Amino acid sequence: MDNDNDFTFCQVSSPSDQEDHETKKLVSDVRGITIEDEFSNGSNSSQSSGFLWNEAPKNTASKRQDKVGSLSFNVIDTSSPKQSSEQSSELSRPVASGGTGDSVNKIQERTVSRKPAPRAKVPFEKGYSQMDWLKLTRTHPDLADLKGQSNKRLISMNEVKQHQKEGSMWTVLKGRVYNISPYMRFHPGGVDMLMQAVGKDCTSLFNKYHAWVNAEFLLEKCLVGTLDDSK
Ligand code: HEM
Repeated sequence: MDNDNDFTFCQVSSPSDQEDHETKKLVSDVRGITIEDEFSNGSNSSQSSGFLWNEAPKNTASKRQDKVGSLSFNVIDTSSPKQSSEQSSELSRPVASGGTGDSVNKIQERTVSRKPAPRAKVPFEKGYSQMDWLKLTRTHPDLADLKGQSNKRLISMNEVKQHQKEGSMWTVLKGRVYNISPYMRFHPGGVDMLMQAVGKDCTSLFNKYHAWVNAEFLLEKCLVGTLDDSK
């Protein structure tokens, strides 16, 4: 979940004439390119927020592969004159300034069109951040409330339905049964939202709001068993 340490280091030598030329050409070619993601097409928050890394929508951008010197990359060009002004003015900021080469100096204001998806995150109570949750999962001896039972057993949907009380609120997510009771107050989307998952299979709701969330990791210690879907 935290990729702070995910860096790759490489040795950078002083640029040769050819590399310098490549860099300038790249900079000049990049002009007119607008960075675009799926949010810019999302009118419905609940639909667009669940697909963070989907391809750019077909109707907003033309996509081509390009090559500058030894670098090849995908270009999504949304600089067509049809683009709505509302979209392009929203998050305007200069992309680059300064520099020594002619083409670098010519770069002035560039527009990055990005419409953030509205988020329904709830501010967490003191002591209920995701960090606090992680600490709790590492220190609490029995978050799932297994009381010595195995978390490898098969559990019927009928049994899941019976666990809807404080301390023992079960849900099914991607075929696994979790006791989400201890996670309730830690849920960034709020208690009310998570309550909708209690006693049922919440996989589609979960995917609707945040398919990218790693629940397997977050709820690892809340695992009660595996859904028995044979009945
Ligand atoms: C059952 C396991 C679930 C886990 C582990 C979980 C976890 C999370 C996490 C980590 C976030 C923050 C996401 C982010 O920052 O990108 C979040 C946000 C949210 N969750 Fe859940 N969630 C669960 C179920 C649900 C369900 C069933 C619903 C809806 C009924 C829901 C609705 C939301 C909403 C509305 C937000 C805030 C909006 C957003 O971050 O995009 N969650 N949840």
